[in-house]
Amino acid sequence: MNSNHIDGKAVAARLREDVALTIASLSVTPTLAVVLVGDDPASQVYVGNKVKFSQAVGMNSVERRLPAETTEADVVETVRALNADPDVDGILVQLPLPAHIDSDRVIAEIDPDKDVDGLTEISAGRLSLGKPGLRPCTPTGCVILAKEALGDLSGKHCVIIGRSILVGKPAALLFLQQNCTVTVAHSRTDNLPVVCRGADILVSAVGRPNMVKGDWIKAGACVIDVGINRVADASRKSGSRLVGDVDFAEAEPVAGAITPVPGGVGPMTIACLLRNTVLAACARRDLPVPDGLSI
Ligand SMILES: Nc1nc2c(c(=O)[nH]1)N[C@@H](CN(C=O)c1ccc(C(=O)N[C@@H](CCC(=O)O)C(=O)O)cc1)CN2
Repeated sequence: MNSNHIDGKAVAARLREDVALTIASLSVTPTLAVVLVGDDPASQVYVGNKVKFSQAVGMNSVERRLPAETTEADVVETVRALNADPDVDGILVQLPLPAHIDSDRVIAEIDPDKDVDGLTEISAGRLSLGKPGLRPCTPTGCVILAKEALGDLSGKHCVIIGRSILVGKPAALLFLQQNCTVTVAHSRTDNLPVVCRGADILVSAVGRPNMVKGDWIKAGACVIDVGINRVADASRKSGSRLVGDVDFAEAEPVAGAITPVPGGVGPMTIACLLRNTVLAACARRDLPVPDGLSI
């Protein structure tokens, strides 16, 4: 690994270790409940990893695997039952849900105090008001990786490309909380390369392979690539490979620090989910935020 690569796998492993140490020091064992509807292969892998890692750090895990044809009403009922279960600290519904189910409707049912994905309207409101609450995992991972590279982020100009509810918007608020000056750029932004060149921290969350070119990056900037895009690659046995939104070969020589894909932001998503589950378990019992888990 080059010296300017931010090793998301290693940072995630360290965070999981901190989560495990925290759990060992608590008088309760946090419980994470995972709801998976259908048989999407990628979702099966992600949910398998969530269960595996939650158990590895010493949590209890509860799995609700439902067939693809499950009705929206039955998924809602599953969430309500988990809300009502006092032993469950965190609930996540793996996305995407099958097309016949309205994911907003299902997410709205999650008890905000158990919303370890940070996706409910109440969680979003708490974040935008700067009130305590559970924050979305991937944007939290972006902040942790930027701090890993730069330390204090105060006063840095952070440009975020993408305004999605899952990543772009919460990332903007989280970097603002770190006292960054934040610009949110998107598909209608004029002179996007010029805007990006103003960034000390450039976060790309658009889902377009290799869109961000080397000459969009200020020399020495910290580049956080949230994109996980599968592209054809005839030289691979599988016929494909993963690339980010950032043209890594062009960006790497210019950036001061850069996350690779794979092995950058992706592994942080599950580590931050585990962190959120401990935070939820503590908040539900009026325990303070454990020392090792503050950002
Ligand atoms: N309820 C949720 N659903 C989904 C989320 C989420 O945060 N909550 N995010 C994604 C999927 N996801 C976790 O659920 C996730 C995606 C990617 C990774 C990851 O580690 N990626 C690796 C590459 C993996 C590969 O080889 O395919 C990497 O980037 O290094 C972890 C979790 C959508 N759904």
